[in-house]
Amino acid sequence: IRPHGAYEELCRGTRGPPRPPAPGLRCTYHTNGSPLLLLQPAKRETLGLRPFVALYHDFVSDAEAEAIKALAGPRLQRSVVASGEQQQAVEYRISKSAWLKDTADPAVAALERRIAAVTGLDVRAPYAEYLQVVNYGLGGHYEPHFDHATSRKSPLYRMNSGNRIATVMVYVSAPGVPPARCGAPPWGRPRPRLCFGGQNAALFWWNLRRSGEGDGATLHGACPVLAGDKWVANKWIHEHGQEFRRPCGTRPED
Ligand SMILES: O=C(O)CCC(=O)C(=O)O
Ligand SMILES: [Fe+2]
Repeated sequence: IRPHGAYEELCRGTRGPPRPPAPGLRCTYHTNGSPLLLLQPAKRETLGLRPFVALYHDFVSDAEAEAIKALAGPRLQRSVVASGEQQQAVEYRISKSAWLKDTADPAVAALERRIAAVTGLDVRAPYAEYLQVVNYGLGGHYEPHFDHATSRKSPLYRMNSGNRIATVMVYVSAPGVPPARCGAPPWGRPRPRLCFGGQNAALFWWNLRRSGEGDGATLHGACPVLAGDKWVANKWIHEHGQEFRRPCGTRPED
């Protein structure tokens, strides 16, 4: 068992959210210069600036969420993680997952178009992985980890498109998880909500700094499911293809 004091306290609700309120954190309608978002801008809440973390509210419709679960359901297999040069099942990630191509269904294609629009990134293969749909049953969890590779030997590099520069994680559903079970209400909010996200929202963050170095502040995990089950969908975007969309920088802190 690897000790993770902060993770366990956050999951138990005995520790508040990691970030205090800060100037520059706000809710805005975000079109990102994209025609796709002109008539229906994304509802973006910035949760952090260093590293940049944003939550897009109402990112998928209920119908899209249901379609994604229905497509993934029959394809679910025990989730694995990169370990050395291999992929293997580990006790610190208990869930099942399935990979969906954008050709699997119009709902997947629509979701990918929206991800491309809000992030401004190229999410076509091989610049991003297929959509990974994850299902956690009772007790399912994912202990603190990085999404990016921390070793050059990682199987993540087999796509030959670099490391995972960013993550978009859609909260497809987390029914039966009362907010109280997810810890204290976050800062600055009159109403309680699910720990991070909430049904149909999407969380975005950069895993890598502009220098290409992994950002240690992106350590994150999924608390054990206490009631019902939980579904998320991950879109991992790689470095290649983003050279002009997120140019690299020379300051190590960026
Ligand atoms: O399910 C979650 O809330 C987090 C999932 C995650 O971090 C991952 O799949 O890499
Ligand atoms: Fe993750």
